Amino acid sequence: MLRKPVFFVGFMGAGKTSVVRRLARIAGSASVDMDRYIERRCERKIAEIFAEEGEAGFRKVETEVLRELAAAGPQFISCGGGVVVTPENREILKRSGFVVHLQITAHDAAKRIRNFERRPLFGDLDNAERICEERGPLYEEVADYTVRTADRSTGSVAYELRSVLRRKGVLWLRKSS
Ligand SMILES: Nc1ncnc2c1ncn2[C@@H]1O[C@H](COP(=O)(O)OP(=O)(O)OP(=O)(O)O)[C@@H](O)[C@H]1O
Ligand SMILES: O=C(O)C1=C[C@@H](O)[C@@H](O)[C@H](O)C1
Ligand SMILES: [Mg+2]
Repeated sequence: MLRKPVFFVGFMGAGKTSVVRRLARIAGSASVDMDRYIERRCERKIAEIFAEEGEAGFRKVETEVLRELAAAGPQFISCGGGVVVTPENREILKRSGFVVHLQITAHDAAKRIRNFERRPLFGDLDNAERICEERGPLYEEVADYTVRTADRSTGSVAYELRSVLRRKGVLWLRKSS
């Protein structure tokens, strides 16, 4: 059982969506992916929201959704890669739960990402490296725990986090699990 919301932040391709899906399964808790939630709410793909309303329009919905999810009770929440760029979002993250930073370099992320549709800001590698560097301190500002995910499987990161969250009293498990 989760005691509070656990938010996952980190650069595009760090593995937030994949790790949260796995962790939710092995910890027996609910999970939600902010990007998918936004797409359902707006009945449009992320790329369409960016094309029609610009980054500012997307960030506005992102903050509304984060506020809503932060108040929705304990679950695992994979955030969009840029959630930390909005100061209000950083405050919500810091006060509402436990925050895990999945860390990766732009170079390693580029090797993994297949679907660039959902990530219109990734751009070319130089651009991604610049954004990744700018955001590094913001991810660290909100993080309660950081894990590097390059050269690791989703499962190994998920099992490490399950034990970290137990140790920190954020996750309670029945003895058999
Ligand atoms: N540990 C891993 N090793 C190799 N590939 C991985 C790993 N974790 C995720 N991937 C792959 O990398 C891609 C990006 O992963 P994922 O969508 O989970 O990242 P994300 O952090 O949610 O990105 P975004 O912020 O853009 O939503 C996916 O194709 C996924 O299958
Ligand atoms: O890093 C970012 O700014 C983004 C990452 C994706 O998860 C999406 O939330 C969107 O493409 C913006
Ligand atoms: Mg994701």
